Amino acid sequence: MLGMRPAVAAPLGLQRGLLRCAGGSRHHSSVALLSGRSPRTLISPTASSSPSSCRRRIASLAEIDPDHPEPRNPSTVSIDPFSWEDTAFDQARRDKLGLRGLLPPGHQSLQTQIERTLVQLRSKKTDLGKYVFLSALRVTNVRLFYAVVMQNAEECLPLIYTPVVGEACQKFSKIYRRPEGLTISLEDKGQVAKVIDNWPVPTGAPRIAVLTDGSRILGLGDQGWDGIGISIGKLSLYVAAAGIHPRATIPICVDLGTNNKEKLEDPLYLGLRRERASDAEYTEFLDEVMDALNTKYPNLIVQFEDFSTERAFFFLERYQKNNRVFNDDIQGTGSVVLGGFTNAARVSSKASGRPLHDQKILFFGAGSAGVGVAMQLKSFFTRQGLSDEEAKKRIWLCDSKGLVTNDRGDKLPQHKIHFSRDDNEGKQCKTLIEAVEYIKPTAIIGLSTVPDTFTEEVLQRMAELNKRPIVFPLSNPSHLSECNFETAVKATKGAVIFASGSPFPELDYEGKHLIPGQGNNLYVFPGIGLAGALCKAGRISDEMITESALALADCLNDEEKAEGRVYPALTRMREISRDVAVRVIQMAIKQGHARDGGYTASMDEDDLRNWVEGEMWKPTYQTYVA
Ligand SMILES: NC(=O)C1=CN([C@@H]2O[C@H](COP(=O)(O)OP(=O)(O)OC[C@H]3O[C@@H](n4cnc5c(N)ncnc54)[C@H](OP(=O)(O)O)[C@@H]3O)[C@@H](O)[C@H]2O)C=CC1
Ligand SMILES: CC(=O)C(=O)O
Ligand SMILES: [Mg+2]
Repeated sequence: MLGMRPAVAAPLGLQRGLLRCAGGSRHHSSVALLSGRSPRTLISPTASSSPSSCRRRIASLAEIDPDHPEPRNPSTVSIDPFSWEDTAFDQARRDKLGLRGLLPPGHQSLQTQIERTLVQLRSKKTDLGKYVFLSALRVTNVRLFYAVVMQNAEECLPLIYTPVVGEACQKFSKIYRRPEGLTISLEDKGQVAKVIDNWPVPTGAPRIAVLTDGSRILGLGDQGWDGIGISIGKLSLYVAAAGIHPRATIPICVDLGTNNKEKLEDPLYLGLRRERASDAEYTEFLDEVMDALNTKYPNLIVQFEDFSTERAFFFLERYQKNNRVFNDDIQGTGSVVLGGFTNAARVSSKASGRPLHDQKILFFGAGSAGVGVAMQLKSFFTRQGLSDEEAKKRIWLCDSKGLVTNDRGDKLPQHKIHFSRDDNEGKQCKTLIEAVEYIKPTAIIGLSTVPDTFTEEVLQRMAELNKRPIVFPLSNPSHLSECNFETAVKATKGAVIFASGSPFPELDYEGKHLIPGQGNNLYVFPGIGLAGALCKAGRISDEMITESALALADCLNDEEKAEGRVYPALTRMREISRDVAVRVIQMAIKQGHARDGGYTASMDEDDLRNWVEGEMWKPTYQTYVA
């Protein structure tokens, strides 16, 4: 199994929140470290909150010999949340753990616990309330949390990931309950290695980190330290979708300040209270972070997430060749859109009777995601036999100033130059509808963060131009989507081939049941990371990323095709991540990037698939190890 077996009472509170603990001096170091207080002055969260009773509690705890176990009661039982089974512990294990009498007499299965959890979850009135509830479960009973999420993916993914994680990041300091993840702040400069040493999981164990600087969280802009919620959310998907052991994950926020004035003025804000560092400071600091991570965890895969545009490109290029990194927004999004577009193009081409390569794609948004996707989609055309130059000409970019052209009169940033047009014959399209009229695209892809810009007019025109127009409004979260599913269906009279970044509800339209796609990198990053971790990839190459897209496209089964889907059902997320991982490992072996690929190289695809599946962690009980 990837990672390691969970141990009871390992000092893991820091990672997944065991902060209520009693007994066992091993706990004290992490608790004291976090609270900044002597462990002997810890107050049970359930102790009466009246000042005098608090004082009594402190006084009595302060008298306890640190080498003696502290008093136990049901709310301060010290069990690692990775191993906690709660009412499912049978009597023998209750006795072994000293839990007799501390749990209700009823023994209940994991399944019954899941049902109770769903009742509690559904009783919460707001999505943010549900997010907070699920977060609390994740840090107290890891296995139950993942069992709930995996069995109820369609209900839970939007709560722990987009769209709700967006609101959670905006309010992260306000909803803060206890520390989770690793923060490396500019104040740690020069001693980053020491900070990483504090991560309470042994060297070699962590396999995947998601690292953000919080500077562009979804389409919500600079969230500073509060952006750590996105690292936590993405890693929850690594566990749920790809079976990475929860203890093998590290959510990281590098805090280099924020330019979000509201946060800086908010007394509850928990990040550094300073403006973002300069480019030079950033680079020096990130170099130190990457060095320290590599030294401590030589097999760690680092996924960069939600960096602002220029820095996203800069740091990917800086570390890509010599580190095990990939950028989810540039490369993961590129892959997921290539996968979905490949299936969408087959449908649209069948309807139009035109060859598969006869697609023209208009991007609305030319940032890290837009250009990352455009790079991947170019490979769609070269695979159809077009030259690199011909493939490039199938793609147009629009940004906030209009169509990206060489004669527009502004200095283009580096990442836009490749796709900037020189064949526009002086035509400058300042609006999307003008661009649609001029280009007559078969597909429009929104990665602009600007909601409702795929207007009825744009959508109707797309339907006039194409029997089956491809419309992918991919900005997150939902309220920033360039259009919603219902608008797209009605404006195109049901002809649209649709995928959005965040989920929209299914729809009945003129006697047909229509299912929107979710074109979100969640379909691929778990499989890419799993592959990298399993074969101990020395690097994550562009070809490995492209292979993940092709594997995703191939995951779509006949039933899903018949339902009109371009992405497979998320209820199959484990299967999808497994199949993506298999293909990425095969590519890593082929390219010589798999450092542990010797044994897998001799396996045929079925063996490899079985092996990958066997390596996936599953949230079941009865795994308690004394
Ligand atoms: N579905 C998915 O899996 C993913 C979705 N996303 C989403 O994509 C969005 C963009 O992310 P990212 O590329 O990283 O962000 P960036 O900030 O890098 O890019 C945003 C782009 O949108 C352009 N833009 C802004 N306003 C307008 C406008 N009025 N008209 C046209 N273009 C405009 C910007 O133009 P200019 O360059 O001129 O400033 C820029 O090119 C986010 O909402 C994010 O959540 C991102 C990754 C994955
Ligand atoms: C999905 C994602 O990575 C984003 O919206 O940034
Ligand atoms: Mg992202």
